[in-house]
Amino acid sequence: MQRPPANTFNLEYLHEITNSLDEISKQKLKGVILTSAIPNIFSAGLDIKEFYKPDLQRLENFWSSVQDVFIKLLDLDFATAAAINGHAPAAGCVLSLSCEYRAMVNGNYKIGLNEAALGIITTPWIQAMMYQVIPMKHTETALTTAKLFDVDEALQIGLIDEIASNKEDAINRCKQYIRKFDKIPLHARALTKQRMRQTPIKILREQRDEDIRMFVDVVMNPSVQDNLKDYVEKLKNKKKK
Ligand SMILES: CCCCCCCC/C=C\CC(=O)SCCNC(=O)CCNC(=O)[C@H](O)C(C)(C)COP(=O)(O)OP(=O)(O)OC[C@H]1O[C@@H](n2cnc3c(N)ncnc32)[C@H](O)[C@@H]1OP(=O)(O)O
Repeated sequence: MQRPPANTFNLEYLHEITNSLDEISKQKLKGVILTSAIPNIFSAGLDIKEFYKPDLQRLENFWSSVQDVFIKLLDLDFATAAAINGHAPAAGCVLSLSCEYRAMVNGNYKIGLNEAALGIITTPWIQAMMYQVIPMKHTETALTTAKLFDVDEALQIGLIDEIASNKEDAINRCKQYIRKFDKIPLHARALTKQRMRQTPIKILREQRDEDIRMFVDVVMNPSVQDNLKDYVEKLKNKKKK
């Protein structure tokens, strides 16, 4: 990913990712590794500008595009791994959760789902993605407290699989993970993976419209817009301090 300054997902970037995923799906790949070209930030999640004082039509398209990306990512036949070379809050964490394996670079980085701190809530398919990786009880506490884990905590709880010393090491660990499947028939591997992930995939496929409606309702709520205003101000003022 290379969308400075923080690899946030806006509508156009989501379209680019969808097109890339469509393109690579046609190729006979062994696996894909997601990482960031931006030092210290894997992804800062959704671009808050998309849902602060939004245009309604664009907001609906935006959420529909988020759904497209995750349906495709969760469903990929080949192995997926994330070399998390920096902060991965919110949708940055969700992106890593869509992969089968996560190696995170050691450093003063945070990963987790902090949506509640912004006054928004996670959708059932995002919740399912998390509780398929870490236990349900930890998921509930993490989501309700908007917990961002440091690297050691993330390993301890199972949110990441390994700690890497740097980006290259993280990518190598991802490659090693992908090589595990060299002798496994692709079809059997893919079907097993898709069955294991059927909860979020099913919710995404069967409740798309309802999910968009809920997202729009939540985001357009005046108190959520107030929270977002404060959050955007806080992000802006960080630099001035
Ligand atoms: C039914 C249910 C409906 C609701 C469902 C909702 C489910 C939503 C799922 C996901 C939601 C999200 O992803 S919301 C986004 C949440 N993201 C965050 O809270 C992260 C915010 N960013 C940070 O904490 C930090 O930027 C960082 C820790 C990631 C990096 O810190 P650092 O100090 O290295 O960098 P800066 O803070 O100076 O940031 C650089 C630059 O990027 C801009 N920025 C950062 N994050 C965002 C963002 N998410 N959106 C837009 N812009 C962002 C930041 O303002 C700086 O910009 P400038 O250089 O112009 O100042």
